[in-house]
Amino acid sequence: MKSVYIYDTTLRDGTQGEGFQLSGLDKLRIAERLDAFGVDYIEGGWPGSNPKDVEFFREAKKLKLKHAKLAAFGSTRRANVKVEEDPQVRLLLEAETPVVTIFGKSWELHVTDILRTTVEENQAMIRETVAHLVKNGREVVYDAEHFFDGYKDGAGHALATLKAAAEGGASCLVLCDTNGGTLPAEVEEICAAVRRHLPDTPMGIHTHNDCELAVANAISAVRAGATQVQGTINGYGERTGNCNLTSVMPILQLKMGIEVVPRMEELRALSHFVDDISNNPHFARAAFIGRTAFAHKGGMHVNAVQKLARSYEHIVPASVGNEQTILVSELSGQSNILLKAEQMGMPLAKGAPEAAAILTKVKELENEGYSFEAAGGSLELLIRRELGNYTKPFESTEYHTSFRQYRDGHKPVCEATVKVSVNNEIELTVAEGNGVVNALDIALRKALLPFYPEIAEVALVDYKVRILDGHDATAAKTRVLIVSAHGGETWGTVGVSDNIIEASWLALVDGIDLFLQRKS
Ligand SMILES: CC(=O)SCCNC(=O)CCNC(=O)[C@H](O)C(C)(C)COP(=O)(O)OP(=O)(O)OC[C@H]1O[C@@H](n2cnc3c(N)ncnc32)[C@H](O)[C@@H]1OP(=O)(O)O
Ligand SMILES: CC(=O)C(=O)O
Repeated sequence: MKSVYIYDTTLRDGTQGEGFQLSGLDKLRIAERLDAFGVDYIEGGWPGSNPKDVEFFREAKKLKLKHAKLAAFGSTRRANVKVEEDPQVRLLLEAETPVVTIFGKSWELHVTDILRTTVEENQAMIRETVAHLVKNGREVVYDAEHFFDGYKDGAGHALATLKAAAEGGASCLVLCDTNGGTLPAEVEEICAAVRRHLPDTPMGIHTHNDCELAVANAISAVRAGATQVQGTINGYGERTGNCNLTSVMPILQLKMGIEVVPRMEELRALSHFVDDISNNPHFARAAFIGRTAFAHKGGMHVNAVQKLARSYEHIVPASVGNEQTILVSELSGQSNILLKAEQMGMPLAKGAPEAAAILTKVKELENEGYSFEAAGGSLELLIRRELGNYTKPFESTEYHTSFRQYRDGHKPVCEATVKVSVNNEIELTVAEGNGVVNALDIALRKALLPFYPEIAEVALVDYKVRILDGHDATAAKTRVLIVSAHGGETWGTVGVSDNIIEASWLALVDGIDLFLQRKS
């Protein structure tokens, strides 16, 4: 028997978050993935809410979940309606899930001002709905909405609602910090009081992140005896989101020694899967699984982690499926450069003059506005040049761009002319594109294609522009970051100039140049 169960509500509370939408098929795919990862409960949605959720539960019956139990979510019966006759409750049973989770009102304010009924009727709604679902063979999880606010406003009333759920036969009483305003010490104290009051029914926790404390609050509840933790992958959810399972699970398992899932090393992949399916960008600075969670930038740190990784890493990155990365920037020391050169297959001895020269160049260029953190391709070119491991594949002699806007409904035209020289052979090409940079990109490839047919497969996949502030009346500069791709490989290059087109050109040329260096 586990001491803490993980209850995932990504498919229900997660979808209450702005910008997080899932199709029925998306939900089925995420449910399968969560099951394979090893969570204990998957809350699939609210069958009474919309046709998509009804359809989801119909299709979910075909899922062959190996471990997780599927839960349908809904509310207690309406006031003054017989539970057998409440259409929402009927739909919860028709979902035919082994688990049904219902939420009820713990805060008297909500009983009188939102439900507009009496405290006695509210308790009857809770007790009767739980009992009806239990009678129909369901494991019933009871979510005590606004429990902490309700408890602080009137502990007697809040506890009486929990007692009603326990009397109805709920398998777990989940205390919800619905508005996300409770602090960890309060959570621990109130959870401990609930354990003393109702020691025979397991307690769970459901927290929201309005004070950036959802994970801390869940941990406090576990310390006070909670045995079920509810949350969502990547913290998606209503307003600022829910308790982030990608943080709370490794904290429980790796820090507190509470085994919650069998394959924690798949956590990062799960997090990316959910982002990708919902078409959301990955949060780079996410704890444990973010791209920067083990990215070392400061020269001192890089020096130390090469000697002993745990000197600046709180866990082994691979234990959550992440990895250490070393960034090169103006804050680097020689250790950063040595490591990069080694990763590129050009190892350098500590103290080598080339390492010092590369470092100086990086610092000078960053002072001019370059940034190599996301431009590993341009950094590689710089290192190759300094180490004499570079052959110029082409000379870009000149380029010209133009943009024509018509007022008669004709689509605007962006045009670029590019002249390059390869082995003293001149190639002049012209191309049109969706924008000036697109036209330049097409014209450059067209010019180089006769000499390097392999560049036909290189694609420009991302283009970012940042205006860098000018100092003391100097002109503002533009930094352009480009990401190129070939096969499964991607690389970033950077260009900086007073002129956005020139900055783009520099980054474009570096992108193709690096590809050809690596091929040669
Ligand atoms: C804390 C939480 O996150 S709970 C989950 C919240 N999630 C959602 O609301 C998403 C899904 N919701 C929906 O699709 C819709 O709101 C539905 C289908 C459930 C209900 O839609 P409608 O019947 O049109 O009602 P509407 O949403 O306007 O209002 C909610 C009603 O439920 C009542 N209600 C709220 N909580 C409860 C409860 N625990 N038990 C019984 N009734 C409740 C409210 O009093 C209100 O009824 P009233 O206006 O007659 O007083
Ligand atoms: C039940 C729920 O989602 C909440 O109280 O936040």
